[in-house]
Amino acid sequence: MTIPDSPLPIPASAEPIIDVRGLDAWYGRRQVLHGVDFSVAPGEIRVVMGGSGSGKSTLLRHLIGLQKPRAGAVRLLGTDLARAGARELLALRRRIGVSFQGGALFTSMTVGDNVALPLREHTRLDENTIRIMSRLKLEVVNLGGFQDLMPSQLSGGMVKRAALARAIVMDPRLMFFDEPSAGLDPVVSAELDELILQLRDAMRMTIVVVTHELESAFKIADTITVLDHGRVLMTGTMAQVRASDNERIQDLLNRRPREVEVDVDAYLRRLTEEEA
Ligand SMILES: Nc1ncnc2c1ncn2[C@@H]1O[C@H](COP(=O)(O)OP(=O)(O)OP(=O)(O)O)[C@@H](O)[C@H]1O
Repeated sequence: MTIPDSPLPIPASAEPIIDVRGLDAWYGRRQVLHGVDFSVAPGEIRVVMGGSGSGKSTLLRHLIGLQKPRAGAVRLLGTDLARAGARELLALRRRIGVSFQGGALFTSMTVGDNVALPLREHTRLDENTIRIMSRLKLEVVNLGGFQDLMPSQLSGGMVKRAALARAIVMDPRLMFFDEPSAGLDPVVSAELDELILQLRDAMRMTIVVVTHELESAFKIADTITVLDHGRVLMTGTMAQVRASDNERIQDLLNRRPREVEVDVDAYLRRLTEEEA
């Protein structure tokens, strides 16, 4: 079953925050996304799930404009990425927050200066306002008062939260998270889930999360898109995904491993194709 559009009850007047149509992506001669439709409504938390290599990161890179589609269109906040000029793209980037796996802090700066960085780079606000805004965002992620510490003085979970404070310091309307719980213990990971829910509720953000963590996905997602071999298998609510009779989806939910590729020739051929 494929439900390309959001299954949530959305007012007809609400323009999707993200609208992807027929997205194809290739690496060399190998196609890794096949006609992906992906549309996210204002205020929605969408989780993207799929096995390793299913195309989640590739989709994310197209959504934030790091890769250009071979075919299809990506519209964010009403802007068609392929048609936007440099200024329009810059304005758009300021309205988007990204929290990537490796999104570490700069170790030579205090936590407060790390959080303030986007404001110093992209705005002309005075230093006092910048300091107040950074501290407020540190409070949002439960790190109020930590602004003068160095990143090395924080735990792994605190570093993640500080990086999140930096990602939201410009009040983005749209946030992307890539594997937010990776490498975190279950308690810290659950705290981060809570934070993601708070961001949506308190700051009215629209949020896309790529994750392998089923527990986290079921806790935070309004809707889930399941990718498999570069295709959308389904977009639905948690209940719809759970009730799906698609074998691949059930494998994913029950953590059943996919058949291991044993055709060495095909594997080597693919590698050479990728290099070509
Ligand atoms: N830079 C690249 N060059 C060539 N092939 C790539 C590149 N990046 C990804 N691929 C291939 O594209 C396919 C999709 O990869 P992608 O990283 O988007 O999947 P994923 O679902 O994010 O995987 P994972 O969960 O393991 O991170 C995979 O087969 C991968 O090997």
